[in-house]
Amino acid sequence: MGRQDGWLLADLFRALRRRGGEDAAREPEAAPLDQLLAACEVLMSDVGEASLRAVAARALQAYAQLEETERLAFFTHMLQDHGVDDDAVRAAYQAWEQADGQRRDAALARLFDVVEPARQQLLRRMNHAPDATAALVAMRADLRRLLPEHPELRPVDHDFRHLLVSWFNRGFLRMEEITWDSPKELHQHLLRFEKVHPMEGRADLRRRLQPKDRRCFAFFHPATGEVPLIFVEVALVEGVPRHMGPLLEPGPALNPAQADTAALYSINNSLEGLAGISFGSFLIKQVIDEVSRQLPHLRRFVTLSPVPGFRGWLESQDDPELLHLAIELAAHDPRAVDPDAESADAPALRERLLPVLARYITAERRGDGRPLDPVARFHLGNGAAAWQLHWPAHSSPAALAQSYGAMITYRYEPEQLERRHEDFVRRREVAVDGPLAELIPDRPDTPRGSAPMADDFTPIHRSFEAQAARQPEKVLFHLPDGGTLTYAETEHTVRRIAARLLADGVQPGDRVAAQVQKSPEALALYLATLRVGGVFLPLNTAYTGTEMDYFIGDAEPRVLVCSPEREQEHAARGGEQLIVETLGTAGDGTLLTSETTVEESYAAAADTPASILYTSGTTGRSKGAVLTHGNLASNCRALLEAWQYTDQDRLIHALPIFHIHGLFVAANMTLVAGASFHWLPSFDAEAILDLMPTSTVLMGVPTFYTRLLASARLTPETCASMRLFVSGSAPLLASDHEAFEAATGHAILERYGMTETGMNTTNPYDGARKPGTVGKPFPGVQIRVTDRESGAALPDGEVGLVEVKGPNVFAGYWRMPEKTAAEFRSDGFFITGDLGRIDEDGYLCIVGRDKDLVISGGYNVYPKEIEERIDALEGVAESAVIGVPHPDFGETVVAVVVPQAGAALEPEQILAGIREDLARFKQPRAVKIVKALPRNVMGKVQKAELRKQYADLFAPA
Ligand SMILES: CC(C)(COP(=O)(O)OP(=O)(O)OC[C@H]1O[C@@H](n2cnc3c(N)ncnc32)[C@H](O)[C@@H]1OP(=O)(O)O)[C@@H](O)C(=O)NCCC(=O)NCCSC(=O)CC(=O)O
Repeated sequence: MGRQDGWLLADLFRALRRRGGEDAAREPEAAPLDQLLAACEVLMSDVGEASLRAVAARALQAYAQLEETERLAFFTHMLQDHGVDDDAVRAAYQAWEQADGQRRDAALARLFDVVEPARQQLLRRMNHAPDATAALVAMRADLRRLLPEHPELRPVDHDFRHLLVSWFNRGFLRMEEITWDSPKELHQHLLRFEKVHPMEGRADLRRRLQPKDRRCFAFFHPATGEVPLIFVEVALVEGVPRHMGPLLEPGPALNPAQADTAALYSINNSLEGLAGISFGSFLIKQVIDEVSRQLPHLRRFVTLSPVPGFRGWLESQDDPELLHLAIELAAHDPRAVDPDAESADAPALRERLLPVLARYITAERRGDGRPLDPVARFHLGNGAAAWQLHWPAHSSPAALAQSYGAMITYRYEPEQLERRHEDFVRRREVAVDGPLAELIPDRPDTPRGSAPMADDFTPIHRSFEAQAARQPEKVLFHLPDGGTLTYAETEHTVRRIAARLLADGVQPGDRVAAQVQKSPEALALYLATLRVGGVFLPLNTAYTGTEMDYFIGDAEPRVLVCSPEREQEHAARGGEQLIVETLGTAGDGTLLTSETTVEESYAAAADTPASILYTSGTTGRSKGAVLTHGNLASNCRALLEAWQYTDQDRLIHALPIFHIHGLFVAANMTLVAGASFHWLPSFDAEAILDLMPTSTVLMGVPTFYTRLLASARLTPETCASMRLFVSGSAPLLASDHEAFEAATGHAILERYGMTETGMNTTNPYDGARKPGTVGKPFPGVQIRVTDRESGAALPDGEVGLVEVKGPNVFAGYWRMPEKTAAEFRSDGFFITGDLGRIDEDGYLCIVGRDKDLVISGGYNVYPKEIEERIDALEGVAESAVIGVPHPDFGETVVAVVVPQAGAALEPEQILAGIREDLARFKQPRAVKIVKALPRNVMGKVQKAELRKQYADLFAPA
C-alpha cells in the first residue's frame, strides 16, 4: 500500500471498527497492534493538526504496549506498507523528463516527494505527539535490537536515522557538569546508562563524582529532557594512565594542582536509539576547554579507551600467524591480565600483540575509508591522535571479549584538534603520534606537525605556553627601566609575531633569521618562530654586511628581522624571496604593527629542526649547526634538573640572545621552568651588582666574572640572595674561580658546551666544584676521550679528543652532509675538536683544542677566516692569526703578517682593509708585521711558536 490520501478523522473510527469492533482506539480490549496500525492509517490521511497530536499520542501509547513479536510485526509493516510506491516514482520520473520550462521544477519536486519512503512522513507525524521525539528514539532502539536477526529492516532504521539527524540539531545541545550534588534523578541516569565501565551502585557512582580529582560532564538536548545523551567521566592524574585499575578502584584522591593530565576514561552514548547520530565533532573539545578553564596547568588530555572491534577482527583473519596470536590471547588466563601480576609469557605476547593492534587501529578501514574500529572513528573524528596501546589494561569481561583486555590512549592536543579533524574527514588521514607511531613499520613520511614525539617530550615553545597558561600574571621580564612584562603579555606578543610570520608566508621548516638588538620582543620572536614551525636563525648584531651576505645566501631564510636602522641595507641584500621585517629595541618596527594573533602552535617532533646557529669553520665557510626541538628540550630538562632551577628563580640575564648560552641555556631554562628574568640589554657590572640582592642566579662568560671581580661592591652581602653563579663558553681561569669564592663565598659552577651539542658536562650543584674542570656529563649525555689517530677510547688521565653522544647532539650541518659525516664517529659520537682528559674523580678537564680557534669574551673566532681576508689585501704575502691571553676577554686575536717583497705595510692599513668585512670581535687587537713565519720541517706554520712569542702582549703591566 502506498501513500493513502483522502482520509478523514471519521475514517479512523471506521477503520478501528473494522479491526477491533466499536471504537477500537478507545476500547481497552482492542489489541495494541491493531490500535497502532489503525492510528498509522489515520496519520497518513489528511488529518488536521489538532487530531494529529491526539492520534499520534494514541499511536505511541499503543506502541509502548507491544510485545517483542508485535514490534517486529509493526516494523515489518512499516517496511512493506509504508515504503516507496514504485509506480509513482516511475510516473514522476517520466513526468519530469518530459516537462519543460517552469513545469520542470514542479515535476522535480513531485519526484522528490515520491522517492521518500512513506514511513518518513509517518514518523514525522508521530512526532507531533507531546514528548514524541524521546519515544521515537526509544522505538529506534527497539528496532536496532532486532536488526541482527532481521537485517531486512535496515531501510526502516535508515529512515529513523535520517529524521533523527535533523531533529537532534547540535545547536540545541547543552553541556553541564554533573557532581555528587546534582539531582538524584540525574545520578540514576548515569547509573543506568554507564555502559563502558558499568557501576554496581551508588558507592561506585560516588567514587566517580565526589573526589576532587574527578569530573563528569553531560550533554543534554531539549527533545530528551533530563536524560543526558552523552556523558564523559574525567580523572585528573599524573602521567598517561596505562590501565583501568587506578581509575576505577578505590584509592586516595590526587590534589588537582599536582595532576598534569586529564584522562577521559569513560565516554557514554546513553541512548541506543541515537546510534550513528553525530552531534558534531567537537563535544570532546568542549569538555577539554572546560577542564582547562578550571585547571589551566594541565598539560595533557588523553583517553583510556576500549577497542571494541579488535577481537572480532583478529579472529576473522585468514592469516595463520594472526589466528595463532588470537588463539594464544584467548587462552591467556584472564587473571594474568592484571598489569601488576603479569604472567611470565606476557611480555613476549605483548610484543606480538601491539603491532597487530596498531595495524587494526590505523590501517584496517571500512569501505568508506574510515577505521574499522568505532571508538577509533569517534576519537579520530573528534581530532585526537592515536597515541599509545596498553595490554593488559583491563580485565572486565567486556574488555576481554572485545580486545583481550587491551586498551588505547587517544591524545587530544587542543591546538591540533581542528586540523586533525579536517584531515580525517577530508582525506581519511589517521593521526598517529607518540609511542604508537613507533609500532607502525614503513610509515610514509609523517605529515609535518604530526610526526612521532617521545611520550615525555615537550617542545620549548609549548612548555612556555603551558607556563603562560598556568601563571599568566607572573612577571617574566623585569626591565632596567622598572617596567615588567608578564607571561600572558609575552605570550600575547608571541602570538602577534607568529601571526605576522604566517602572513609573511612562513611554513614549517622555513628559516626566520634575526639580527636584532636584545629586547623582550626579540625573545618573543624566537618563540613565535618555533610556534609557527619555523627554524630560528639568530645572528650576531656585530655581523657586517659581507658576513650577512653569506648567512642569507646559505640559509635562504624566508624572513629576515633586523633593526630598523639596517632595513635599507638588508632589503637590498636579499633577493625577491626574502621578506625583511624590522624590530627596534622598544618593540617598534614592522614586526609588531598588527594586532592579529594566532592560536595554533606547531606540534614539533623531537627531530624537527628548531634552529640553525652558524659556527665559523676551521676551514673555509661557516657551517650552520642544525639543532632540533628534541635537542633543545632534552638539554633544557637536563639543565633544570642538574642546577635545581625552578619557578622560584630570578635570573640576571646579561648575555646576548644570538648564541646558545644566552638563548638555549639561560632563556630556555627560565621560560620552561616558569621563572623570571632581570633582563639587561648587555653586560654591565654595576647594573648586575644592583640587581644581585633581588636575584638568585647569574649565567655568564668568564669575562663577566673577571669584570665583576674588579668591583669593590662584590661582597658576600651583595650576593646574599644569590644561589648560583654559572660560567661557560670559554675556560674560566682557576685564579678567577678562587678569587670569586674568596670575595663572595660562592664557588662558580663551570660547565662545558658548544653550539653543536648544547651543554655536555657540569660541575655538581651539590658537591665539589673543581676549578679548572668542567665536571661530569649531564644526565643522558655520554662523554669519552679518544686517541686522535685511532679513535680508540683512552684510559682516564690521558689527554685526547673529547667526544660526545646524547639527545643534545645536533642533527648535522646545514646542507653539508660530508662535513657532518666527517665529525661523527660511526657509533654516533660527535668529535668536539677539544682536547681533554678525565681526572681521578671522573671530572673532565679541557686542556686545549685540536682545532684552530680563538675564544674571545665567549665568542668563537676562527683564524682561518681572518687570514683569508688579510691575505687578500694588497701587499700581503701571508699571515697567521693566533689567540693570545687577554685580561678581559680571556683570549684575543692577534695577526702576524708578512708583506710581499718590497711592500711597506702598516698595521693600521691591515685593520682598515678588513674592517668592513669582519665583525668587531673578530678584528685583531694587534697586528705584527714580520719578515717570515716560523715553520716546521714540513713547511707548516708553527702557531704554537707564535703564541709563545706574543703571550705577554696584553699582560697587565
Ligand atoms: C664579554 C662581553 C660582555 C664584552 O662585551 P662588551 O660589550 O661589554 O664589550 P666592551 O663594551 O668592553 O667592548 C669593547 C670592545 O670590544 C668589542 N667586543 C665586545 N665583545 C667582544 C668580544 N667578546 N671579543 C672581542 N671584542 C669584543 C666591542 O665591540 C668593543 O669594540 P671597540 O673597541 O671597537 O669599541 C660580550 O662580548 C659578551 O656578552 N660575550 C658573551 C658571548 C656569548 O654569549 N658567548 C656564548 C657563545 S655559546 C658557546 O660558546 C657555547 C657555550 O656556551 O658553551
